[in-house]
Amino acid sequence: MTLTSCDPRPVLTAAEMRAAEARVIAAGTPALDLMERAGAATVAAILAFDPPSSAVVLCGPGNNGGDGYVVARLLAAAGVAVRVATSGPPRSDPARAAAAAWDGAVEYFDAEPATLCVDALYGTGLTRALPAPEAAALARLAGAARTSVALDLPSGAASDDGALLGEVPAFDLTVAFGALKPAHLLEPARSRCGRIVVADVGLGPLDTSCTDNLRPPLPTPAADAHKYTRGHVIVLGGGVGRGGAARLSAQAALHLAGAVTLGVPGAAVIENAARLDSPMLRRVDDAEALAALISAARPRALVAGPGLGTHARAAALIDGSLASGVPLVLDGDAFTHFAGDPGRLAKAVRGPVVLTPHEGEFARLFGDRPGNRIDRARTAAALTGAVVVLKAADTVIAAPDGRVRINTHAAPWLATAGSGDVLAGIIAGLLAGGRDSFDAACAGVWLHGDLGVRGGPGLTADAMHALLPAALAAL
Ligand SMILES: NC(=O)C1=CN([C@@H]2O[C@H](COP(=O)(O)OP(=O)(O)OC[C@H]3O[C@@H](n4cnc5c(N)ncnc54)[C@H](OP(=O)(O)O)[C@@H]3O)[C@@H](O)[C@H]2O)[C@@H](O)CC1
Ligand SMILES: Nc1ncnc2c1ncn2[C@@H]1O[C@H](COP(=O)(O)OP(=O)(O)O)[C@@H](O)[C@H]1O
Ligand SMILES: [K+]
Repeated sequence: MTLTSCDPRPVLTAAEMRAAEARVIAAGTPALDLMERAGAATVAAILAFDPPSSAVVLCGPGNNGGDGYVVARLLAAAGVAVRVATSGPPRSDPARAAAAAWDGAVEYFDAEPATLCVDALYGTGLTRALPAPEAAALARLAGAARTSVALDLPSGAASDDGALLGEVPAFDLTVAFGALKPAHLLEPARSRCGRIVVADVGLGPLDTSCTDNLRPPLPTPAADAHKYTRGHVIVLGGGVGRGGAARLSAQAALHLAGAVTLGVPGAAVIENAARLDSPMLRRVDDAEALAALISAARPRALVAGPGLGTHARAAALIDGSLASGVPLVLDGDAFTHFAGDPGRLAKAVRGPVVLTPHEGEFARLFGDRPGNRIDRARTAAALTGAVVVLKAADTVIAAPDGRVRINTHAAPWLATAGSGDVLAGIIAGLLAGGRDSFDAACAGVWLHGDLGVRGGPGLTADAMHALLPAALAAL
């Protein structure tokens, strides 16, 4: 059975996978049964994907290799001409049992290619780069095959952080056993997986604190909504000639909120008035002006950072935004304001706050942190009490309570100047609509990714907000 894409799919580390496996084994399921289920699910996935006439299965020394022997036996039973290649005998008991049930020949890594190449060398137990002859054989046989399939993980991909411990071929299909691992969602490993099928091997309920990021439900206004019940967003903009980023945020927010006000310094009012229609414009020169605007407009979300600058006004507005307790998205220049001092930011957090740094901004704010992108985003969220959106091709969203979502619904066309400002506006618009900060961040990242998928080649940040109505209508 495979999980449908409508369910949030748990993402487990290698240690968590081993613990889940140990629990079901302790409860009476033999390890060999799990291996048989993994093998049967793989063969079903292969036959649905591209039925082969011949196959070569590369089996490693551990349980991933054991899965490979099961796949070899079941493919042969389905009428495929199967050969197994290995560098040595299996080393675990279930893998030995699986190998014993394979009654065909076992070759070495100089095996001839086949239509299908199955990589059962290493899975979650990989601890170092593959020996050179194994890596070369895998590259040769996967490269020569019409279809290449990885069992659990492409061999050479580090399960917990998606790093590649050497050259790893790009597979057509990866069958993940029991649950997704970070390597299925984090680059660069994710791009080596091809299509990913999650096979249920009967591990029972799994920890769901980390999952993939799902398509959000459509935020529909109530029938009797008016613009202020839909929520008002205030975006704080910078000085003359620096207003583009804040305008991008404001325009994006307006597709989700009922009203948006852009607050700019006096000198930038004329520039912005000439560039804006539906967003409202107010002069906001200092913290007092911001406090007055907040008390008059009663916004349900603020955006501070995009194009805000790094001078005294910017600092006062960032501090004033945090002090207000209004749900807040901090981006861009806000990270310079707190550079190297996340503790000061943590003390200033009063209400729901979403931080949207890319890797460079993350390092500026939090310094060098150990761990993979999931660990670092989680630590940063716990440290600051804010939701952290660590932006990249594989954006990670972390809540202070430890929940994490990994977003893969995106496209590289999003790597364009101003794209992050659009994201900040989308998240603010969703906050204004009443979502909590983690939900707003997750939904915003998904929607923003959808703009990249829809916009495709040549997408610019200016063009993104206009794609939002179609993206919303398709939810
Ligand atoms: N969890 C579940 O629910 C289920 C899990 N299942 C399967 O189990 C897999 C995990 O199995 P696993 O723990 O035996 O690890 P695996 O990846 O086969 O390799 C470990 C062996 O390789 C060795 N080794 C490592 N790196 C190496 C290198 N570079 N070069 C050479 N050797 C290297 C290592 O030896 P050592 O590091 O001690 O020298 C050890 O002997 C998992 O991915 C999935 O396929 C399914 O059967 C059913 C349900
Ligand atoms: N290769 C990529 N694939 C998918 N999304 C990407 C890729 N590169 C960047 N993005 C997304 O584009 C946005 C870029 O934001 P950011 O770096 O802040 O740009 P800017 O500062 O120009 O607005 C982020 O949301 C990021 O996740
Ligand atoms: K593998």
